[in-house]
Amino acid sequence: MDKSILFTPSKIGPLTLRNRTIRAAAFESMAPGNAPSEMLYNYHKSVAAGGIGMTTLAYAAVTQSGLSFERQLWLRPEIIPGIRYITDSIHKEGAAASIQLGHCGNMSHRNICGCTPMSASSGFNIYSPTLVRKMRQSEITAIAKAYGQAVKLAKEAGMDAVEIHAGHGYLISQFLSPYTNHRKDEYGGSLENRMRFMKMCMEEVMSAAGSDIAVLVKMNMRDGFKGGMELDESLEVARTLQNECGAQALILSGGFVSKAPMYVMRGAMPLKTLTYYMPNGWLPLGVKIGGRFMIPSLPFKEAYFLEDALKFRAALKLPLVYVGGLVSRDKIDEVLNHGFEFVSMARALINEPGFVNRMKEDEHARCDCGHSNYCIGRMYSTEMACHKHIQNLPAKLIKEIKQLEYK
Ligand SMILES: Cc1cc2nc3c(=O)[nH]c(=O)nc-3n(C[C@H](O)[C@H](O)[C@H](O)COP(=O)(O)O)c2cc1C
Repeated sequence: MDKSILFTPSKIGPLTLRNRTIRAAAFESMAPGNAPSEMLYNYHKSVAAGGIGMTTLAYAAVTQSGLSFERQLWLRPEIIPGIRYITDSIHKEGAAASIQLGHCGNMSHRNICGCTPMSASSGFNIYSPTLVRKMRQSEITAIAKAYGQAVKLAKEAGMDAVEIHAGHGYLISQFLSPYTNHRKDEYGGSLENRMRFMKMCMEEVMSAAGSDIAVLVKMNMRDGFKGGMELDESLEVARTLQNECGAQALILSGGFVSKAPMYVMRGAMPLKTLTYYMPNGWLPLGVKIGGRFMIPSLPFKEAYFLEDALKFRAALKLPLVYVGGLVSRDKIDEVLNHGFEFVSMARALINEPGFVNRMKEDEHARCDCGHSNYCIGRMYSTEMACHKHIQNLPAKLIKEIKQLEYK
């Protein structure tokens, strides 16, 4: 067997991580008023103390119009001291700190972002549900600049890295995907045109980053449905990010929240959990009736993105971060032996914030996440948590978890 590199340091741009592990951006729902909280502080401190190389504060919107949920960060000057408090505590534990920056485009709602959601093209997003309007040239330029502004704020907040969200059907991905981009101008049509907005954002990001902060990009290998981005185009996007945009690492993911949400995480959406935590109204009823059709399940297996990710490894030189279905040290070592520089985990670290330290002690450590996806079902309305940490769960939710767990 190859010698494990898991606990060896490695670099992303100007940054050296103490080991090969990254806590994936996974929406904590711990930012009431779109500002950091004690809960957010405690969670990331616990992951840092648990041995992670770098922890990522999940999705922070670069403008108010880019917010997709209440309780989500909106990066603006008045919250920088609060974020600084979190980065300082992460550093004290010996880990690095990153923040995911994005704009959700068509995945918002007037109640959340205070405007009609906008995207590459106009339309209707049934998942919000909301009417969506096409972005004007001036808005495209302004949002690209907002990415640069957000990177400057992330630096002020003491972040070691930023992660640009270019996947999962968020705004950059809405421009990239032929499913959501029907523009007839220089931002639509050919792949070159569909990449234009991403390149504009990256230009602002890299100029704001300078040589002080590392820049990672999370992107889709496939959108996960017919008519979306496939490997051939995504490989071209990855090459462009590497060769023209200056990205220092890519995180290889997939899926489209408004069309193929479970492609990102696999397994089933726990619909009883989802409706249980939703506020009363017509939405839970809609989910009960249509949820099974709108959010189809996909089987889970360990390292479910590995086959696709290997094609990117073969085509690219820059550091690559593998994400998707890692729960055991054995699989993590296998992924690293394939030439990925880093591994990233979300659910394993929701289940067990100290999983990285445990892997140090036990070469065959495996976390106890059963992928019932309870953590996903509840995050829409209350703070992220694994069911294993919740006391007195109602019997119907316990039953659903048992039905959906894959082992
Ligand atoms: C509760 C939860 C919230 C998530 N929120 C985000 C997010 O804000 N941004 C993002 O890029 N991915 C998000 N994801 C996806 C994860 O980053 C990751 O790509 C996915 O869960 C697969 O990794 P895993 O198998 O280690 O969980 C989320 C996942 C979970 C479980």
